[in-house]
This record gives sequence, C-alpha cells and structure tokens, in this order.
Amino acid sequence: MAVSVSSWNLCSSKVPSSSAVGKYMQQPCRSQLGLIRSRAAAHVVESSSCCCCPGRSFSSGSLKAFNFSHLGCKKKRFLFRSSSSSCCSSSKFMIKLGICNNAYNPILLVCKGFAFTQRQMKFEKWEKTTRIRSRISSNSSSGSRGFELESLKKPDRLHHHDLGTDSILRISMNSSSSTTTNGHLGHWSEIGELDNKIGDEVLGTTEEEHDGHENFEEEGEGEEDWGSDYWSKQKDTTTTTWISPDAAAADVWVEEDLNKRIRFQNGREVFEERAYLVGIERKGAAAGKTLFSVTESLEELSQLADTAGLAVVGSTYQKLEHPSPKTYIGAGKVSEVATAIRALKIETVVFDDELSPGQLRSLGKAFGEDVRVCDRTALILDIFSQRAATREATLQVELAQTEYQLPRLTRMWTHLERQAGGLVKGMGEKQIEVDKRILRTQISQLKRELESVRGHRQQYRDRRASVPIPVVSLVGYTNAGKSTLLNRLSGAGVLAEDRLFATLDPTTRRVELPNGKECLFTDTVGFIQKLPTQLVAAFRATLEEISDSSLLVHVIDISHPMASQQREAVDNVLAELDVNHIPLLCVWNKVDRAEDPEALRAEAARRGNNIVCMSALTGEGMPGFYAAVEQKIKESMVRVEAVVPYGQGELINLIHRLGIVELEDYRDKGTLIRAHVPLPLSKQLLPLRQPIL
Ligand SMILES: Nc1nc2c(ncn2[C@@H]2O[C@H](COP(=O)(O)OP(=O)(O)OP(=O)(O)O)[C@@H](O)[C@H]2O)c(=O)[nH]1
Ligand SMILES: [Mg+2]
Repeated sequence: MAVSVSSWNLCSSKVPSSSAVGKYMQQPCRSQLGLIRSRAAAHVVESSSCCCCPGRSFSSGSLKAFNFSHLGCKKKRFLFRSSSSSCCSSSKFMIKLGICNNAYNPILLVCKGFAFTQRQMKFEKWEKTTRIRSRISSNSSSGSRGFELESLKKPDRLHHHDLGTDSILRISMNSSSSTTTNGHLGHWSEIGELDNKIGDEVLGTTEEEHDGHENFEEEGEGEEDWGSDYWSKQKDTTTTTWISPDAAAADVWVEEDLNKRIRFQNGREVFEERAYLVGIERKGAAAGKTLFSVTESLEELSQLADTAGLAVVGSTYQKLEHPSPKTYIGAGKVSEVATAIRALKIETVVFDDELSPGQLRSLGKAFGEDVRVCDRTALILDIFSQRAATREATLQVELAQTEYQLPRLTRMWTHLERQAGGLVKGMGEKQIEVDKRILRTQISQLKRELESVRGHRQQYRDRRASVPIPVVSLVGYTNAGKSTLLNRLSGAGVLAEDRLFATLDPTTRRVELPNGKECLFTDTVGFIQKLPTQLVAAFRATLEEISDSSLLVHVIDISHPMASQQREAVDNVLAELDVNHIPLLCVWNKVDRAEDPEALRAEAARRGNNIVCMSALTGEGMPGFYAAVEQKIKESMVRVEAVVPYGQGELINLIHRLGIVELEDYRDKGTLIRAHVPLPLSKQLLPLRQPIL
C-alpha cells in the first residue's frame, strides 16, 4: 500500500527552492530561522480535490497539527494525510491556516512531503475572509492531543508584519511531474466521515471548476462540525506513516507512531524531534581558554535540547585547533554526521557554538533539505522565547532574536539568488533590501517598546528606592536553585523546576530576617556559559538591577559535576556587569544531593563566613544562611548620627526597622540617633546628620 505524507513545516529552517517560491513567498522569513513566536496553536484545515477525476474529490485526509517548540521557535508542523484512491497526478489543495502569531512573525510554509516536492508547489493567494470560526479543541483526558481553531481573519497580503492575527492561505499544488511518489497521493484508509464531507463540500472537483474563495466560504459553514467529538473519534486512528527522508530509500515507508513523540511540556504539546549534537574540542593554544571540556559542554547542550523539546539520540565531536570557517567541523566529520543522520533518522542537528550564516548554509546543504541545522544560540533563544512571560522579557527575547536573524537573513537570500538566477535573482536582490529594512524597523520598534516598558520598571525602582530597604540579589548559574531559595525565604511561589532557564523575570519579595530586620530578595535570570551576546545585551538592563543591591548571593549547585566551572562562568558575567564592589555571599546549595555532604560542610566552615553550605529544598543550613545574610548586611551598613526633628517620627521608625540603633537620646531640636543603616537610608538622612564624636 502506497502511503504518502505531506508534512507542512511552518518556520522551517529551510529555504524553499526558488522556483517553488511564489510571489508571496518572497518575503523575509524569520521563520526559516525558527524564530516564529506563535504562542497559540496554529490551525490548519485542509482539503483537496482531484482535478483529473471529476466528481471524485480527494477526501482530504485527517489532519494533525503539532506544536514544535524547538529551534528557536514554536514551529508548527502540519501533517497532511490525504486519503485518495484517485489516480490523480495533479491536485489542488486548499489549506487554511489560522496562526495566532504576534505581529513580528512572518510565516513560511515549506512543503516537505514527498508527494509534492517544493518545486511543484505554488502559492496561490491569500483569501480574505472575516469568518469567525468556532474554537475546536480536544481535551482528551490524557491531554496529549488537540488543537484549536480560532477566529480566522485575513491579511490583505502575505507580509510578515501584517500577520498579527490569524490568516488564511490558499495553496495550490501541482504534482503532475511528481516522480517521488509516482504521481499518487496514495491510499489512505483512515478517513473520518467528516473529512470526506469537507472534501466534497468544500472543493470543486476540478481545478477549473474550483472557485476557491467561494468554496472556502462554504466549507466554513460546515466547519462548526469539527468539534471535539470529531477529534476524539480520530484519536485512535492516528498512526502516521512517514516517508523516509532519505531519497535513496524513497520506497521504504517507515511506520512510526508519532503520538509517542508528542509530549506535554509547559502546558503545551511538544513534538519531540530527534536531535544529534555536534561540538569541537579545542586543540593547542585555544584549549586552555575553554572553561568546560567538550563532553561537559555537550552534556549541557543536551540538557538545553531537552528543555527545548528535542530528543537527543546521539552526539559527536572533533578535535580541532579552530573551527572550520566553512562548515565548523572538518569535511570528513561532516560526512560522518551525514551518515549518522541517515542511520539514526535525525531531524535536527545542533552545534555547540554559534554558527556563522555561511556555516549554517553550508551545513544545511551538506545534510540535505529535511534536516534542520541549528546552533546553541538559536536553542537558547528558543528556550528564552518559550519561557518569556512578561512583556519586558518577551520584548527582550524578540529583540535578541531579530538581531540574531539579521545577518543570516542576508545570506539566506544570497543563497536564493545564486540558486535561482534570471528573474528571481532580481527579485531576491530587491527583497534583501526590503527584508533588511523591515527587520531594522522591527529592531528599532522593539527597542522603543522596551524603553517604555523599562520606564515603568524604573518608576518601580524609584519607588522602591524611596523606601531604603537593603536589596539582596540571588544570582547564579541556571538551575542552581535560586528560585527555590526565594520560595523558601518568602513563599514567593516562583516557578522552580529542574529545567534550564525557568526564571526570566526578576521577582522581588520582602523578607523579615530572624533579627527582625527587613530586606528585599530578588531572583534573577540564570547564567550559562557561551551566553549568546544578543541575550546578554538584551537582558543587560534587567541584570543591571543587581547593581543596586546591598548584597549578592551567588547560588551554586554544589552537587553538580561542573560546579566549579559554573561558578567561574558566573564570576565572569558578574565581572562584566561591573558589580565587583558589592559584597558577595556564596551559597553551596543542594548539599543534600552531594556525594559527601560532610566534607563539603567542613570545607565551607574552613573557608570562613563567605560561604554557606545548605539545601534550599530541604531547608538544611537555613539558620547559617540567615546569620550570614544578617552579618553581610550589617557590614554593608553605614554608621550615622543624626538629629531627627520630633515631627519626623516615621524616620525614626524606619531607622529602627532597617538599621541597628546604638544610641537614642531626646534633645531640644529632636531625637539624636546613632545607628548602622543601609546606604540608601544614610543618603536620606544626609541633611540631618551630625558629626560622630
Ligand atoms: N536536591 C535539591 N534540589 C534542589 C535544591 N534547590 C533546588 N533544587 C532543585 O533544582 C531545580 C532547579 O531549581 P530552581 O530553583 O528552578 O533553579 P534556578 O536557579 O531558579 O534556575 P533558573 O531559573 O533556571 O535559573 C529544581 O528542580 C529544584 O527543586 C536543593 O537544595 N536540593
Ligand atoms: Mg529560577
């Protein structure tokens, strides 16, 4: 039985071949770099007609939309399964997309299926409709499947900055010269009734007869039926067949239960793609400069990949003095990876460093169209974009992503031009300029928005500064336990989980120390080695807040095999942020998980009061932590003597609440007070100060 699958890849890293790119595809494709940030599910309704078998429409296949959450974005893959028994060699498909993406996301559709090659695909036009579709979702108890259909609107044209709302795209594909699948879409057995209904109702039977727009509208009427019932009925018939991506093995149909590869993560469905990791070990002079060994770094990359929703199935590395400027790894290694890709059915190859646009392009070519190539930066940016919850974090990540994309976009279109020649060449060239301008406009718009959002944050900081409570910032490597510690101190309820970059936004909580003094604890974004420069820049403003702190608490996961490297990586970032003047307390956290807790406790005690050995999870060592914080805050205080007029009793209260009072005496002009107070409060007391005798 011949079975074929067209899988539609939104936001693929691949550029469609130029001849396949219709007019509307000549748009900048951030999505190609995996930078789309669609938060909501994308929705597809598809149907098809068989032009050569009048009266016999393709009973369009069932459809599944998966959220992909790796590779720099919420990639959506649409698996299209057609169920035709027709002999058709030319078909017309109509795919409606409702993509709830944000205003900055362009959309790229790439046909990756083998029923139709990209060359045979033509993007026809955008439909305009204002039809509001009912929301469909399947909330099966397993929570493992379901997608939603939301209101569909229209952009007037396919232009990424227009696509702030749902959109509908009509696509026509012509498979007349299809060789890869012998011109057949294949036979499908698992057709729901509704599929047929839609297929018949929606589309005409021939291309000529088919007035897409009208039919499209008609189909909308029937759409109400696509309720959860339908999807729950479909639940048991979802085994999807893949065509082997290996052209040489095009005849081999590899059956795979895709459902097994969908997992629920962060409240979303994530389709696990098989990933392969590649790194290099520096030889010679460069070797001493790296903090992490290649295996350690790959181990961390694997954790990042897991956080992003990839399933790592293998890794490799090469010893090199310098990365190859063309392909990062040597030519021999490239072929070795290509072999592994085929053998392990790899879908994504992740490189452990930031790749140049040229390297990305060459590697993409070497590994073939169906393999996505991405780098550590794209992976981290993706995780950040998944995690960003507040407006500020969202803008920061978007800015970082756009800046990452800008140079790659240029090369991408260069590549297109070279491939295409002739007419498209001119178009490509023009488009580069347009695209770059659009991206630059986006960058400045994002910066402006960030500016205004940060204005609010500044107001908040100013307000906070007017109540001069000492601020203690929790800093450290990602996953060290900062949020867990804040939760223990204040019951803050901050998300703390065993994943990298759980926290992106600083959270501040007021905490009363055992000595009765108050202070504010701030949880910050975690650091990581090889932190993408774009992210450092984008998050600098957030991180700079720690420069207002009275004390930095550096939380270290002491049970981690790379604890000392992680500590050093954090020290490097702190040095960059120029906060070395702020007192620092080291917390050796997760001592409960360490191999030899006793030895660690002894070592910490031996090193003096700059280190506390504890467990934020179990609460072990908390008294020592409080004592050390109290001591450090006291040390950071300024000794002042002031006469506070009797009318300013609240100032006296504040000094008692925040400082340590040594002397209080009632004089003619007011209360004479001698105390140790936090620096901000001492500034407030400046006009009332008396020389200390
Ligand atoms: N065994 C043990 N686990 C801990 C301890 N502290 C934190 N954890 C666990 O470590 C994981 C990460 O903790 P988080 O508090 O999210 O770490 P974080 O430093 O805030 O991480 P990011 O926000 O990603 O930078 C969670 O699964 C915690 O339960 C500890 O003292 N002992
Ligand atoms: Mg955290």
